[in-house]
Amino acid sequence: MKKGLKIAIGADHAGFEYKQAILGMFNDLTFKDFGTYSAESADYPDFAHLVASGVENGEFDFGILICGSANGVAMTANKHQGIRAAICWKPELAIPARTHNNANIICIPARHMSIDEVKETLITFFTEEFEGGRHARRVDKISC
Ligand SMILES: O=C(CO)[C@H](O)[C@H](O)[C@H](O)COP(=O)(O)O
Repeated sequence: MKKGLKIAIGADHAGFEYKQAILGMFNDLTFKDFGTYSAESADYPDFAHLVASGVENGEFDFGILICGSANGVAMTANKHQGIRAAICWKPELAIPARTHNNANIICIPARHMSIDEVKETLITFFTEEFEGGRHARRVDKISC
């Protein structure tokens, strides 16, 4: 896994516990926690927009967003220009998310993964590199 990456992280109530666990999981990454800060019911767009803005403006290398299904945070983050948010629930999906899609935010469905699966998936995401070539042509066509 690459060291020293700056990561923006956010979650709603469904992802709160896993966010806290992730914050204590990786000594080689630098995190900024955009909330939520308790398990009380919260609205996922509030955190997804903050994380996406931080990645979009270049302050962070990558983002991690967590909600129950990952759909809501991914939909929100992908409204931002320059954001490619990918839902990954196993390492096999994190590989093409990085190598083919150059994803810059990983979206984790907390209610459908164990914390061990989350850890393995994040390690893969932060290890793999964008391959460029034909994939760069396709990624360039995403924006409208
Ligand atoms: O998965 C989500 C959005 O895609 C959210 O995390 C919510 O958990 C989901 O919408 C369920 O909401 P609830 O208030 O926890 O019932």
